[in-house]
Amino acid sequence: MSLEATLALLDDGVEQHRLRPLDAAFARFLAERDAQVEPRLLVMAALASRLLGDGHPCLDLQALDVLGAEYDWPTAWIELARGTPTPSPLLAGPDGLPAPAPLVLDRHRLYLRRYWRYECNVARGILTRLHTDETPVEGLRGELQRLFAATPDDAVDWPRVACALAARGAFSVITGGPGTGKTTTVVRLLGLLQTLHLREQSKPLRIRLAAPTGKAAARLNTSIARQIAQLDVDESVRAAIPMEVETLHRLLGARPDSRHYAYNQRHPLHLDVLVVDEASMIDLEMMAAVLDALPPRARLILLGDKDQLSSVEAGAVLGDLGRRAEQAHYGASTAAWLRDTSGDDVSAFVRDDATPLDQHVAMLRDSHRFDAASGIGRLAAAVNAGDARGVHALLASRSTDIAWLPDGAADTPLAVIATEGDADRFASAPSGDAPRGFRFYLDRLQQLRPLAQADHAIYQHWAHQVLDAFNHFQLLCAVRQGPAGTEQLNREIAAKLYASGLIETDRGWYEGRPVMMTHNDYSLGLMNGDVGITLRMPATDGTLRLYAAFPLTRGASSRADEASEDVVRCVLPSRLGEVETVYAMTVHKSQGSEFEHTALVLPEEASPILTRELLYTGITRARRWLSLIGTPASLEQALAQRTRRYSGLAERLDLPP
Ligand SMILES: Nc1ncnc2c1ncn2[C@@H]1O[C@H](COP(=O)(O)OP(=O)(O)OP(=O)(O)O)[C@@H](O)[C@H]1O
Repeated sequence: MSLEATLALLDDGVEQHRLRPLDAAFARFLAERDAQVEPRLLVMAALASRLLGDGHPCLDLQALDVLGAEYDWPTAWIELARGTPTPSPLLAGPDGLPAPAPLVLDRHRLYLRRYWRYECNVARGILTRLHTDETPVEGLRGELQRLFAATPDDAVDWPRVACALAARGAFSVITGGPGTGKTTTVVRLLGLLQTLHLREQSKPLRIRLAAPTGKAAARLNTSIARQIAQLDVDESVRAAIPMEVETLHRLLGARPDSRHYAYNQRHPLHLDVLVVDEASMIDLEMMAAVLDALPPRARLILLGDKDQLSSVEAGAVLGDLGRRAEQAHYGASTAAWLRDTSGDDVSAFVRDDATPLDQHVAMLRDSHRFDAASGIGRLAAAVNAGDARGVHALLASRSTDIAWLPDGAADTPLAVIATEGDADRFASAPSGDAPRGFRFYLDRLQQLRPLAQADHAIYQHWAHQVLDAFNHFQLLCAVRQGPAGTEQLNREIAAKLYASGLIETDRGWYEGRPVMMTHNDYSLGLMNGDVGITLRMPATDGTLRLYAAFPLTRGASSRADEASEDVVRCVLPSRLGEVETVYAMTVHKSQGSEFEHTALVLPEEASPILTRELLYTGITRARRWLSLIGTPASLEQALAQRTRRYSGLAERLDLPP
């Protein structure tokens, strides 16, 4: 097939919405660079570009048929893309040569060069740390005994195992579902590392804490502060554990309109230990930047839930790293070391095919947030296991923390849930405490409103209280479009709140309007996904004006016009640019947040977005009450459909296929 015919075929693909205009344009760009290029390579490149749009860092040529079926690619494309491409100046080999070639074929994976480089750098950064000398840490055993209560001989205390393994190596992954004690464990670990270090050295370890988003950083900030206060260590040690959690962007010194960071290999971060929470949200590019900026001897500790949705951008780093966490795959020597050091018997988790990475991964298994009776906890576990029968049994039984509305979004009293919380649908708990809807924060907004002449600090406090109250409830959707999508539900809910007299209008900017940033604005210090509430606050001349009030994260950038005790950042709507109303948000955007009451709405029509990971992530955003709005068919679909990201990272880290 001629080049022109191939490009025309790809253009057809754009018209049929199988490719994005960008994908066909990329193929055309390649054809312009090399008139001799094989049609095969052009098709492969367009497909790799298309997959990148869905978060796959590469096109796995061994998976062409599976991908073709999944994406409904024409047979002609698959046939054209089959086989090994012949050498071309546009195509580098696994050594990356020739250097400027925009495509790289590494084993059976075709990459756009940038993503190949990220993947190689991430693998190299991790492998180097896996093979850093694991010096036996003096005193580790004694500290573990002091920090963790004794357990029966054959019991495994997973937080203790995680702590021991993370203290031993320069790289570790601590994964676990919601409330399994990741934060508690890492605070103990930091106490332990700092205690041991201060015994030998006069200067404490330089520890930094970070999270991918402002919301996740703020949440960790709160829980870290609580945990440090409870930690049983010397005051000097306690004082040497940081309480401030930064966003990764801020930690790395992000620059506006640039992919480059102030901290990198040439200007590494000044730290000895870096802890990153909500690591499931870190994409390949960000992970490469983190590893690039880490000094060679610094420890990296990743915390997160491997079963959550992967990052929106390319890669599934935590998913790849934690792929074997369930079975642990410890080697005999790790098991012997643990028995000796932490006293834990992990012999049931020893496997012959143990890899170096496996020895650095620990999974926490017991949720302290959800007890054995908790419907949400059991539902999350059943969803994770793909246990459809268990899911239906749980949903069919009346529960204090789950309400199921099986009729789907179309004819459910969604507006009632959103406004009032719909407590009657839950079996009442002994405490009498009940789920609430949006009326809660809108009532608080009015009831707690300061007097017009009140000073700045009182307005700040009020805005903070309203934001807190807003966080009680969130409506989550799998999709943006359609009757169960965020766009329509946001309109419907605003109309309902207006009809109920809770907001003054449902158009434009109005008091009470919750908004979400849809881009990073470095000058405002606001990041994509940050949520604020529109409030009447005093301007510098004392008049009340509408501002969007965003919670201030310690560790986010501060501005000259803000007092150091400010807890809220107020921005004039005219300065904000693009934002979305956010009564309803997508599950993707809700990662890193939790709400007392979450209502999760599933679409009735089949969607590739509706997966098990999405359902699990949505359910686990609920701390105490979950309203699940979805038909049995949509639940079945979500349970049966897995997200899979094609990537070469696991293989580069020597994990078996
Ligand atoms: N071993 C334990 N025994 C009893 N309670 C615990 C234990 N570990 C943690 N907790 C409690 O369980 C709750 C959740 O712990 P933590 O915040 O450490 O979990 P997490 O995995 O970080 O949660 P999240 O899903 O919110 O990130 C906290 O209230 C904590 O005090």
